[in-house]
Amino acid sequence: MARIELVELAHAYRPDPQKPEDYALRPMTMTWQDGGAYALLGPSGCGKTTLLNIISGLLRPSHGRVLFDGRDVTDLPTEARNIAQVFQFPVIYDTMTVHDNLAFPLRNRRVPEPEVRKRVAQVAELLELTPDLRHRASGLSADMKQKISLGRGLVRKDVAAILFDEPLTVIDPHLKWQLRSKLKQIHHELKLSLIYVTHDQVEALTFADQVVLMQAGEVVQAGTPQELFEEPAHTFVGYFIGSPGMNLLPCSASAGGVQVGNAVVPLDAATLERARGAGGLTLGIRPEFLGAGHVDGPDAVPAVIERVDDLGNFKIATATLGGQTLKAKLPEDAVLTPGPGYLHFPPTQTKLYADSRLVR
Ligand SMILES: Nc1ncnc2c1ncn2[C@@H]1O[C@H](COP(=O)(O)OP(=O)(O)OP(=O)(O)O)[C@@H](O)[C@H]1O
Repeated sequence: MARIELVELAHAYRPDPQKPEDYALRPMTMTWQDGGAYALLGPSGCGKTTLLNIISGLLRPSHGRVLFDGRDVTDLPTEARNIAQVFQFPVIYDTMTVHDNLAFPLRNRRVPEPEVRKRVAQVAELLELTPDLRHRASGLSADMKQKISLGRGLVRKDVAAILFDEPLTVIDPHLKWQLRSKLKQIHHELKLSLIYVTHDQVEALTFADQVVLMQAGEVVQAGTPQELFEEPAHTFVGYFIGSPGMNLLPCSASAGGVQVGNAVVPLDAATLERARGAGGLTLGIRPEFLGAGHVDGPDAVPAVIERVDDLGNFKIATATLGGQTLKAKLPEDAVLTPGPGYLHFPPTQTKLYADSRLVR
């Protein structure tokens, strides 16, 4: 496995890029640590596949370098990079048995047969494929075939990294959860470097130790799932991660806080000082951290509770403050009725953004 570095990397599909929007990938410098389980997350068209193809060598970047363990591989083709890849749809040989499909990447590299048998048995066990090893792949379901594809990706020990491009798309929803947890377990047991592309935040957050969130060709934040949830570095992270996403309210600086319409939300003096003179201010608070009730307090702002929806094990309150709508996620036993009330903004979880970036 290898440490992968991207140095001033950028890519434009068009030959004469002029503006930032002409780039499918805007300039980025970042390191993917050896042995890490990464999810590359973002909406359709944000550049995930472009980045993955540059790492695998299917695409040559128009700017910058790609290093594996310090070695420049920018000009090397995929075959010379020692990368395993698992795609959306199964890539297996129907006429071979499950065992021989799993053994193929090893036999192809002339790994001694006793080692092949050992490794295939290990990977088959981890993926619960052992009872099917002798079966021909042709008769198996799409789920099983994709499991074999995953196994073929995982079987080699000598790869720099394993790249997954939305590998669970064809998998039955019931099995998805199980396979994601399996992949996480396999990552810990085999100490592999994994990069997993997905547009599904649940998939990313349950699989990865580190999530790399992209938007419009840029990495907006890379961090643990907890960091992305608790400390969104960009309003897009707040919006994209979480359900419902972060409450984001245009605001302006005011004495002791920020002004949202005719209301003032208290904010600490140090944050306000750091934002002094900055434009495009936005107040951000996750529904999970926003309190709603009928009791005043130092972090409370008068608001109107518009409605309360009981969603079984939690409630969602919809409120208006200074002409804007906010959502608060409350415990199932919260007592709240529509009408005048208060919204509570706990200081450590109330964030301020200037031009979409977190004011730290
Ligand atoms: N071969 C190509 N030629 C020109 N433009 C391309 C090419 N491939 C991708 N693009 C453009 O580059 C941008 C990034 O595309 P990319 O496929 O990397 O995004 P993605 O995040 O992987 O999206 P998806 O999840 O839909 O696959 C998009 O605007 C896309 O239209």
